[in-house]
Amino acid sequence: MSCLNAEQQRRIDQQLRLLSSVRAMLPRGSTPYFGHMRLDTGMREVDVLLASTMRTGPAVSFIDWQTAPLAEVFFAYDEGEEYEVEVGERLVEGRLLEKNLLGFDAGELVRIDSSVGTLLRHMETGWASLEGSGRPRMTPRSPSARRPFRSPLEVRLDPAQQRVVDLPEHRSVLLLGEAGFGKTTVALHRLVELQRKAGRGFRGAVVVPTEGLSRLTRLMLERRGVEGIDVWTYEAWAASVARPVFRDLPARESVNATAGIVRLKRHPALRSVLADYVRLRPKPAQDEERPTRSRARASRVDLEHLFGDRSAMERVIAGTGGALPQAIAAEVTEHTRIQFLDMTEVEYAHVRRENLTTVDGLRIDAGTPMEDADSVDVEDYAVLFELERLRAEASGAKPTSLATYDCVVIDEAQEFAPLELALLRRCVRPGGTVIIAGDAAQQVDSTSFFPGWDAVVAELGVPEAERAVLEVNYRCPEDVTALARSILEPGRPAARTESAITRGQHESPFHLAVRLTEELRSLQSEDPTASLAVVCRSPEAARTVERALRHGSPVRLALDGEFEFRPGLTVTCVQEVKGLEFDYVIVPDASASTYPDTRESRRALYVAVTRATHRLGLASAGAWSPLLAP
Ligand SMILES: Nc1ncnc2c1ncn2[C@@H]1O[C@H](COP(=O)(O)OP(=O)(O)OP(=O)(O)O)[C@@H](O)[C@H]1O
Repeated sequence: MSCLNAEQQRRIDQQLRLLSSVRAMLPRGSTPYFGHMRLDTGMREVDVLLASTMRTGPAVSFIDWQTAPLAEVFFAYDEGEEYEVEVGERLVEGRLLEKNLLGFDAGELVRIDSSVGTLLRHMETGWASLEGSGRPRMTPRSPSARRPFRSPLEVRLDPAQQRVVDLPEHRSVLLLGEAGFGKTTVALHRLVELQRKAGRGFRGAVVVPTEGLSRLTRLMLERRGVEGIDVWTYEAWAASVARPVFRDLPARESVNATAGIVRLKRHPALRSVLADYVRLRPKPAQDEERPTRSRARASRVDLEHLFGDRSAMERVIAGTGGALPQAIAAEVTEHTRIQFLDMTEVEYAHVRRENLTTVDGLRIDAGTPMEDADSVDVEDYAVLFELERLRAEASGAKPTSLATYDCVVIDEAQEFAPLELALLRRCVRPGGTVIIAGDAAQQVDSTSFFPGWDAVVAELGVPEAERAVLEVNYRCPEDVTALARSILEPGRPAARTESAITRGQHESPFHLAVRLTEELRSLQSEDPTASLAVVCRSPEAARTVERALRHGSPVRLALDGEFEFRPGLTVTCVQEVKGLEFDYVIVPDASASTYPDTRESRRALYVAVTRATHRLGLASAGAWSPLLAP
């Protein structure tokens, strides 16, 4: 701590004067506002306080830092710079004279961070200046560690990895190991090697649960010049095989199925209800008004009979042993009812066309409960194929052949439901093989139920698959791996020194957003070829963080797999980043409320932190998550 210079003293006096002038306007609270800007608007100088609500006083305005366009000035400009901000239709210009990030304790000003340093008020000794900011910052990686993106197909495998690639061609393989231990890498090397050995006519595929990982896999294969291997998300693959078989399916997939509905349709307890249903209805159900000429052993109308039957749904729920609440039965039947209604445009087809157009050009049902009229759920594809298989079996016939591939890699296999695995099994040609890669600790899809690896290989029809557990960490710095393990296993200590990890606890979400913006800007200027990801717990949190950060630097939001795998900053969420990696990873919501001590939280935080190849930043605007206790 050191003495104050004249400018520092002026800032303190100014802030105290401002505080006393607005005190009467403030609600009682420990943090009345978070920041201050003095702006030269061209006509006069004004003080603007950044708070969580808007309020205007005679000499000063309070703006909501999350919604007010003017808040951008605080994030995006330095003192002395001319600013330009769009406010509605207008362009507002001026000069940022001063900005101060403020800290309060029980309503009293105790900290000012600004271009003239960090000023702290000590209750006994008064104000003093702190050397540095007193906050740890992420250090950029060294220039020698900066390498452009490399496809895992370009790395040289270690002997244990190579042994898996060299297993006899007819063996299926189950590849296990912690995050970043090379499961995807080995799976792809083996697939490419099998393709090379088999020569022309070989058909291979990779099936993954997320769009982001499918894009990355495609990129990795392209980088190596590998051709002739299909890369699918499970959903796209299932639709591609279902539509030619079940001709009566509507073109649209639903958008409003709740997590409960999806969980029920993916739950193993559905199986016995499907078997009962087929016993009662050995022939596919028909729409009496619009009979189809489809020869498939299951029809869309089966879905209506099955999922529209409240007592059948209650039986599924009873079979889940308490995993699903009773209320889901009504949700499923109501959702099914809507799916079998006509879209408003079809129902009112007799009305003049122009009367059925909306101002915004969207469908009439968009955003209403009717939005899912005439739609199918992605989960229905596996259900239909299971009905079809059961009926074929009951009549001594063979189910429709889907066998296309000589080898299929199923990556992040812990995320697939048993019925989906059983369907995937059908795409493997007789004599073909499966390469399964997964890590049960990374199971983060809350709508799925991981049945254990024995059940996975059984569903895929390869109980004899060779198990290989990879044991060398290639992705994360050692202290990140130690932290990741301690997150999964309560009581296990993290590393004693954390050179690749930075922890920052902040007074408020505003302070966090400001410091994160500063940190990301300086990292991007010091290490411009790096990939940076801010990984939030939920898509909603990612949207909020992206809104705050985009004031300060260019940022991409990736919530539907739209990763670009190039340098720059991406804001995303845990569900999206399975299988991906970034040079710098920041978890901005590592708080007790976001990551409480539950199994789901442990797995989600484990996935988030293990995406980092060089540096990990943990930030919280409240109490730390108990999973991160030092
Ligand atoms: N033998 C190796 N030499 C150098 N780098 C390797 C080697 N094996 C894997 N890697 C690298 O390690 C990183 C992690 O590999 P990979 O993505 O295959 O791990 P994973 O086990 O599938 O991870 P996750 O569980 O997160 O999906 C990648 O950058 C990959 O290129």
